[in-house]
Amino acid sequence: MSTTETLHEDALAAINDRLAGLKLPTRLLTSHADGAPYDIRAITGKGFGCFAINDIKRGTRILEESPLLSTPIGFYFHEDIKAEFDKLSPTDQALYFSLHSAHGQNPASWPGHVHPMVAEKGKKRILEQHNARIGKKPSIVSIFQTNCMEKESGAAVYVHASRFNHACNPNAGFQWNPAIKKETIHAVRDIRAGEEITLSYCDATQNKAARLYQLKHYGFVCDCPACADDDDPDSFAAKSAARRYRLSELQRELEPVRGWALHKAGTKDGFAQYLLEYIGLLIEEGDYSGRLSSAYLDLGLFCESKGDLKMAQQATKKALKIRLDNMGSDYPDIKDYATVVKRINLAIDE
Ligand SMILES: C[S@@+](CC[C@H](N)C(=O)[O-])C[C@H]1O[C@@H](n2cnc3c(N)ncnc32)[C@H](O)[C@@H]1O
Repeated sequence: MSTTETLHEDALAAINDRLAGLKLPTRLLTSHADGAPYDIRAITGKGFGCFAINDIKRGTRILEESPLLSTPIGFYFHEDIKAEFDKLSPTDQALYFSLHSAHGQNPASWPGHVHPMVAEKGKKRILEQHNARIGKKPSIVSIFQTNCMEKESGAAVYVHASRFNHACNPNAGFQWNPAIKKETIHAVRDIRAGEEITLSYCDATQNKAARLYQLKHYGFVCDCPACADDDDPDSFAAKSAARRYRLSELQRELEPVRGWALHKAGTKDGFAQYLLEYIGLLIEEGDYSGRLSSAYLDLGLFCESKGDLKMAQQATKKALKIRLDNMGSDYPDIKDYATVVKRINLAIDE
């Protein structure tokens, strides 16, 4: 039996003890019984994590879930979360406190002062979050910080979605879907049975030092394949670092002529070649996320504007497929992607 499996038994027993008598719904520990394709296990040094029960194909919706607690304000304070917490039933309050908390961090590893130019409101927020991180016990704020995901203008925590651990090259992606008012998680690569399902908590295109800093408030140092062994030039991490460097260069270069500014793409020499290089690097990195679908869409629209309809068709079909895989068919902008594909197909048929 692996360390993971042994810990699983002990950890489930510990959680059951902690929650005993609360008559909690079994949804916390037996999500796979509800049809979810993963189970929750304890992992040395990571708390709990979610593992695929069977092989999961790219594009599978792993989860869709309503928030346990949400605040409509992105720039939230303790009082905003506390007001929502007070509205929860005792069972849901217990579920909230069963989520992981990254408190108890070493105060010396965080700046002790707030810059005098920071406005009063900002200062208050920084101090609240700082105190939650270095506090001795889990608090409403420390749990929210450790588990929240962006949601329209605000943020929310979830019984299930908040159990997924981080990797800088994740095999799944999360997204708030405003059409169904739920958080969704989709496999962005094929995932093998037994593999941990991971999400990225930070901007994956950043370099390792920036990612380390972003992840610091979660209280861990990432050792995923994109971070570990980067001193070895043959490692995935070293190759990934080079790719991410080039990706960020290309991103800077192309940003002023992409998306809403795509009509200016013709002013950029070699636009299509740069975008193809960008797409190739994302694929090598295994990053089949929204970045890849929007890059294919921009390439398709650019080719359409230049009259290269065959290339436009190939690129926009790929964009639609990747977008569907990441977001699901009920995501609002899927119909916009589908409209572009249809328009190009019709133009080819004429
Ligand atoms: C949103 S929770 C994820 C679920 C959590 N592991 C649990 O037990 O409920 C975030 C916390 O999980 C842990 N974590 C997530 N990803 C990790 C990783 N790659 N390595 C180590 N710890 C990780 C950290 O303690 C982090 O603060």
